[in-house]
Amino acid sequence: MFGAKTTSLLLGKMNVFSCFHPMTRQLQLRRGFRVAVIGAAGGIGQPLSLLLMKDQRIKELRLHDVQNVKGVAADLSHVSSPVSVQAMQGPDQIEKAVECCDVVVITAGLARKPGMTREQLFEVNATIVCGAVSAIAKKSPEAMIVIVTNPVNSIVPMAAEVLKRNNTYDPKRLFGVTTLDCVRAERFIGEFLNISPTMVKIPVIGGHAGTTILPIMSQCKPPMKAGRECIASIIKRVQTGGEEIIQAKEGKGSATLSMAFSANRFVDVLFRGLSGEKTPIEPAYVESSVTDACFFATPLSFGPKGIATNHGLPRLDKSEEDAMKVAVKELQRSIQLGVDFVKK
Ligand SMILES: NC(=O)C1=CN([C@@H]2O[C@H](COP(=O)(O)OP(=O)(O)OC[C@H]3O[C@@H](n4cnc5c(N)ncnc54)[C@H](O)[C@@H]3O)[C@@H](O)[C@H]2O)C=CC1
Ligand SMILES: O=C([O-])CC(=O)C(=O)O
Repeated sequence: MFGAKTTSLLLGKMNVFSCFHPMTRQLQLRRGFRVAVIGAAGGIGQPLSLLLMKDQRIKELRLHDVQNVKGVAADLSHVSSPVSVQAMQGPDQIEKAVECCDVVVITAGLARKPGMTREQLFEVNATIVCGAVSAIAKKSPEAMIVIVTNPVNSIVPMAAEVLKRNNTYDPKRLFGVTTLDCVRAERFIGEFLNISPTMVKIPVIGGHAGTTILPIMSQCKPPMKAGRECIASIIKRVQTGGEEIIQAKEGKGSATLSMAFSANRFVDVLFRGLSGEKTPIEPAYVESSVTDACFFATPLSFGPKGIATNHGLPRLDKSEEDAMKVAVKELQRSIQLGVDFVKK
């Protein structure tokens, strides 16, 4: 339909094209995203980077880690994908890695060993994420910041404080990833109902640790027609999904592949929003006035500036309301931990 020169000119102009322009479907995709993965040589960072290599909306994928990142980037640079991949290693290169990025995904930091709580990772991981977020504030103040590093419940409020101190905080662009809780709920419910997990829609709200993870079973579609005990056991399995994987891995890390799948799903939704497409609804842990916890995950939709709509709380039954009260208390404590870290 077009000559090669015309097509490349059109693709170069994609940022100003309406994504609904009646051209070819290929031209409806906004291209040219710059994405950085911080912690790219790790258990999540590697498979996430591989999944991102398949996304032709990405122009440049920057991989940053404090170790082994050159080999990971070299390996990915043999994949037949048009995405350009670059390795950046060590604290000296973090600013270069995040400079002018559309999206920065932070997976850097320690993972749990058997018997540990997520909160026990806080001191070490807060220091690591603080460094990355300071670099983003300086070099990429418009970027969407996607935090995977645990404990999400405290690390995200901590990151918000760092951004505030740098006068670059925009609550619409800072996300703690809770998609893995949704993915698990869809899978476990799908197994129970004997349907594909892709058919299951279930809001999972709250935070990302234990009883702060609230799968709202009363709003599940299709409806969960099951006894109370059965519903309680699925809720429990979602809340303890992290521990299930840690035990199965016998001391060799926590969830990585399912987390990479989940972070990839979240980044996909962000790209759609950035491109001006109507996005699927996806919860994330964000600044919130929906409850008394000032960070809380609720279903969101996305736009060119990050969060477009916070859909707030789904309808809750009595037991879900009670569980939410417990979660809010726990979240308030975790949020304070994050805020105090920066004050110190
Ligand atoms: N939000 C969620 O649902 C989930 C979060 N996680 C969390 O994600 C984090 C990463 O997990 P894994 O990839 O399994 O750990 P990992 O130990 O395999 O990888 C972490 C990577 O971070 C790198 N790193 C450490 N300090 C760094 C720094 N200052 N700058 C750049 N890179 C640095 C390490 O070299 C390593 O390659 C953990 O905190 C884990 O608890 C894990 C699963 C689910
Ligand atoms: O449990 C962990 O430490 C990792 C994680 O957050 C999860 O798998 O949900």
